[in-house]
Amino acid sequence: MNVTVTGAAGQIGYALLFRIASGQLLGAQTPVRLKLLEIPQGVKAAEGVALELEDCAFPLLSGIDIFDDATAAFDGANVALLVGARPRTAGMERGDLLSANGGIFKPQGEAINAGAAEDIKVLVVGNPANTNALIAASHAPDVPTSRFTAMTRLDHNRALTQLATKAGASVTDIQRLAIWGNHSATQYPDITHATIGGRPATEVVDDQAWVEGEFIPRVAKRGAEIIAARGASSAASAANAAVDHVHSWVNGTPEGDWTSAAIVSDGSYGVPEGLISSFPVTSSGGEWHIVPDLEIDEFSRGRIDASVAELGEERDAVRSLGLL
Ligand SMILES: NC(=O)c1ccc[n+]([C@@H]2O[C@H](COP(=O)([O-])OP(=O)(O)OC[C@H]3O[C@@H](n4cnc5c(N)ncnc54)[C@H](O)[C@@H]3O)[C@@H](O)[C@H]2O)c1
Ligand SMILES: O=C(O)C[C@H](O)C(=O)O
Repeated sequence: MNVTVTGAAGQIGYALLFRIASGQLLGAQTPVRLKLLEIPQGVKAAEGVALELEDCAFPLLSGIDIFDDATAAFDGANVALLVGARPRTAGMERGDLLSANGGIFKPQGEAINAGAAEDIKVLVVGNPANTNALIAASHAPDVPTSRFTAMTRLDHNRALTQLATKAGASVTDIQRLAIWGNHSATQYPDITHATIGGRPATEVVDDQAWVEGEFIPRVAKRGAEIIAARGASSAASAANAAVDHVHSWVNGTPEGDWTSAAIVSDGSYGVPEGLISSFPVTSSGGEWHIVPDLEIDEFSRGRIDASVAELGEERDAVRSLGLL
């Protein structure tokens, strides 16, 4: 399998590539060829990472190619992890960020359209991830939009640990947690359908003030908390979530449970069709499915609508920049 990773010389790339090469992404039976994409200034560092990958003598790693050209990097790709993005810097407005990233994700979408394998699966990690995925998908008209996803698995994993800690339970006791909306501070981590050890999480926790005042903001702003503590944004946990996302996509989700991923909306739950929004999802046969028929209470409705409204604004902004 050809796995293309963009931003390969960055900090997430450094945490991600070794896990892919060791077989944790696609399984212990699947040899992997890595195709690394960097900007020209990043190529030398990517070559250094490739030297280290060689030094691991991973039995499943069948080769490494390094590119500064998107068309070549995505040629034949079965899985594409779009990590490289333009980070927000001081004084940069949201519009500037969207415009700079449009300059990255438009040509990458075109390159995926031109040469990726029939079964291509794309995960966008680089922020703003949902809207970057939308831009890439809209420039790949021959690839089903369902193959373009954005990462909210890190938010999901963050929520699992916060809830488990509050309940004095293990993360493995928790099922049916969900992240809705944008991978941003407006996201809605939802415990209303979750169970802990088979009991409703809302009953086990029985503390709505904690849910609203601590749990939701802690999960939604965890990225900023990591940046403040580490002096750099999350990297190993982001790489871990990317591995989890693709692993679930390829291998399916366990019976009776679901996970969270940002996928194209079919209009479910009032999320406008075409937006790439996080939903509770299951995976089977290499396809994501939005969990149907969940009851959405009034509090959840307001939170979902707010995050989805932000996604709509981002879409309108990139549309007005001519990026869709
Ligand atoms: N969705 C999530 O949950 C999540 C979590 C953590 C980080 N992120 C985002 O992931 C992105 C990467 O984070 P990082 O810490 O690795 O950043 P980083 O700055 O360490 O690395 C990014 C790399 O991308 C490269 N790059 C830039 N433009 C490129 C292009 N057009 N093609 C190929 N490579 C390119 C850069 O040269 C750099 O090496 C950021 O946008 C970050 O905000 C998302
Ligand atoms: O929050 C950020 O800016 C980085 C990343 O998206 C994260 O969630 O850790």
